[in-house]
Amino acid sequence: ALSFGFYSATCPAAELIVKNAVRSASSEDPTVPGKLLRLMFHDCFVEGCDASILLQGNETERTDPANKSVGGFEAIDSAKRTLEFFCPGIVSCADVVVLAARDAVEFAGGPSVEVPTGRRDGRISAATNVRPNIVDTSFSVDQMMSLFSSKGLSADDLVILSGAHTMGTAHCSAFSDRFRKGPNGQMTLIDASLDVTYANELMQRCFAGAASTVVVDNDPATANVFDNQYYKNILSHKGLFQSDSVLISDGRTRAHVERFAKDQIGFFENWGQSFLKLSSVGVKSGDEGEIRLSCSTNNV
Ligand code: HEM
Ligand SMILES: [Ca+2]
Ligand SMILES: [Ca+2]
Repeated sequence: ALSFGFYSATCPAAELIVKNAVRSASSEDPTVPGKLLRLMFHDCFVEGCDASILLQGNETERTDPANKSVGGFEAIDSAKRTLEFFCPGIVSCADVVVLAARDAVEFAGGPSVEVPTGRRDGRISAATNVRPNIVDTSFSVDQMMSLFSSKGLSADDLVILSGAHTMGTAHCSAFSDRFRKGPNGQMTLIDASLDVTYANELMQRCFAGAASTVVVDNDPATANVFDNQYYKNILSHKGLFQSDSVLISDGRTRAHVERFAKDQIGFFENWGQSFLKLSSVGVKSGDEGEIRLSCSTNNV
């Protein structure tokens, strides 16, 4: 089982070392916090929060198209390097991923959440595990709820954790299903649930010849701030992904969206609880797994 301050005797500076690494990476590059938060989500949903997403090699999770735009690896590696210097072989990469996401939210102005530690690193990372476990933007509320429920997360958790889209960016391909491309490349809006002015801005950024590296802010209003703006956006039909917009068309989720749009403190409190649940999905502890020496490879 996990516990608060798991490293207090073996590596008392562990959490501080991660926080410093996140702070310095994020102040150099404001896209880092969003990347770290998504990295954790994609780790925890596949094989549990076990750093399986960090393993490199043929056919690992990282090679799956759904993980193509996942980032934040350098910040994790930098934290791990310092940890290995001060407390070699003690702190798991799985804990670093969770702590870094926690710190990223705090760095961006969100709530600070106390998280238990003691996760062990997994030895399995298979690209084929990614698709069945990661939500696609085309999912209905039902489909999202059933995937979340298979991880022990409720409909409330779905709405609350989706609030993560209050920061970070997305590639044009992530929402191009809301538009149709004409024969000469011009785009038309086909998704009537999207605000027309907002849709026009998106089309301008993601014009037909736009580079595949072009990104759009998930939250057009407060892009780098962790706040409750996400819920206001979807209520005003400015949810970037179809999977964001559908949260207001379903009675089971809409009430929460309305509440959090008006109540940032309530959102922050609930975020803490849902984040804790996410951070304990499928964790390995005790003598399961291992403590990797390098986050990108299993120990030999
Ligand atoms: C519920 C269904 C969800 C769907 C369908 C979804 C889908 C996506 C997609 C398509 C992107 C854009 C990736 C890109 O093109 O670069 C994205 C970005 C992001 N997602 Fe989600 N997501 C979901 C839930 C979550 C959750 C639960 C979290 C975290 C708790 C999260 C955190 C993020 C963050 C922070 C970004 C920005 C990443 C960056 O800036 O690089 N998402 N999401
Ligand atoms: Ca994992
Ligand atoms: Ca925001």
